[in-house]
Amino acid sequence: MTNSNNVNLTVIQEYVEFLVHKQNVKNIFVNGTTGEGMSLSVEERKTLAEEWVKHSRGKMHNVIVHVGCLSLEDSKNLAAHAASCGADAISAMSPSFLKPSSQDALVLYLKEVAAAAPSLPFYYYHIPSLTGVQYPLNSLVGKMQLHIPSLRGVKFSNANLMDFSLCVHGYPELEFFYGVDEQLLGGLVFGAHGAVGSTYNYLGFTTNKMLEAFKQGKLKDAQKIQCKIQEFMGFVFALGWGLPDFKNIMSLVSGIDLGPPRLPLMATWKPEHPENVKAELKRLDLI
Ligand SMILES: CC(=O)N[C@H](C=O)[C@@H](O)[C@H](O)[C@H](O)CO
Ligand SMILES: CC(=O)C(=O)O
Repeated sequence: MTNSNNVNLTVIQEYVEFLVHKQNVKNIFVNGTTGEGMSLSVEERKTLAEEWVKHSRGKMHNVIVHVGCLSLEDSKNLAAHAASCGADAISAMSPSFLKPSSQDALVLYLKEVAAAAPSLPFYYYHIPSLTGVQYPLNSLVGKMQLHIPSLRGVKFSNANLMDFSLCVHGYPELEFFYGVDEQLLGGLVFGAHGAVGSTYNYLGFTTNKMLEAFKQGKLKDAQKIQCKIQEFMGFVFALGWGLPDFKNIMSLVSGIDLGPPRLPLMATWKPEHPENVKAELKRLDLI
């Protein structure tokens, strides 16, 4: 965002460079939670999708565009647009104000969204803490699979590792990306195929080291790294911080001014916080 609260397209190119070269992050999930997708207009979301696709070309592997909205028509419109602008995949969460009447109703809804971009892989975005839609994923996935031919997997942002494990092992042909960054290692143990989360914007490099350690069977090393990340998140949570303040951390670490969040979110940083955050990141050897 700019300081006058418009989407700031001018920093995207620099941000792609930062993610690829400094964080070793080569896939991006656009217009999701961290990007405040639900607080943007449909037009703004389309422009962002286009810009991320343009600037990521040849640099990133995948641009996944989140197209979930409260309105089915808006979601279909965004899905078709994502396909036309060259995105690699789409994702949608459940509507969260008038919530689905049943699992079947949710599947019918998602089926229409996915069908608006039938050539693109579709990932369901499971984030019950924000949508309030709590269906156990392992039963929902079975239903989605019957009705959504382009279903390729799920971004699973929930701490319930039993549900996660039942999905990974129940549907081996699908991909499950874990979305609770502070316990990603738990997700990996249960077979996560990847991770999507807010902290990879500034802890991507460190998290990639954990992924590598896990891959090599060095569990103790992986635990050490995860624990450092947890210590940092514990510091952040103790301050009562959430998304608006995470954005400040992203700006601080990247050196790119990502701006304030859009209302109704507001950051709570005080003048001493940038130095405190930097000191904590340094103490934990995270920057
Ligand atoms: C609720 C929420 O925002 N979840 C994010 C991903 O989906 C995570 O990346 C968290 O921001 C992160 O794990 C910190 O709690
Ligand atoms: C955090 C995350 O994965 C998102 O921004 O949707």
